[in-house]
Amino acid sequence: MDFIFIEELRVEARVGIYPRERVASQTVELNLTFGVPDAAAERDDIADTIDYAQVIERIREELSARHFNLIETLGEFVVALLFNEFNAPWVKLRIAKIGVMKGVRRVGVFIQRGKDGRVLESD
Ligand SMILES: Nc1nc2c(c(=O)[nH]1)N=C([C@H](O)[C@@H](O)CO)CN2
Repeated sequence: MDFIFIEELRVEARVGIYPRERVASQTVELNLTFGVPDAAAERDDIADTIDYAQVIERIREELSARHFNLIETLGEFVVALLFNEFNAPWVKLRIAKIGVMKGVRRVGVFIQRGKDGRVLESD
């Protein structure tokens, strides 16, 4: 399996348990890695792989349209999008709020999972 990575993707999202976080969006930062078939490189054809431009567009579109109480729920939503819409076999996602708490640069969630439920180590 090959892996596509997207680093430091900034997306506007409404996420949080406080009323102000329900009405106003905030910037969240995503670091995303997902598996793609090795075969994609053989034919050099975008049709054989997952188009990362489309992934970014769909994440922005979906996150602009809903509110999540928890960063965990937002993370699970993005992972499900990769599995269900793009058929990614494996996903690693780190998603963070930036500067929401005094003395903390980033706080967030990390999810790593195979579509079949298996955890596969990467790096
Ligand atoms: N486990 C979590 N704890 C907290 C979350 C969260 O999403 N998951 N969210 C908040 C607030 O929204 C906070 O980020 C606002 O500053 C607090 N704890």
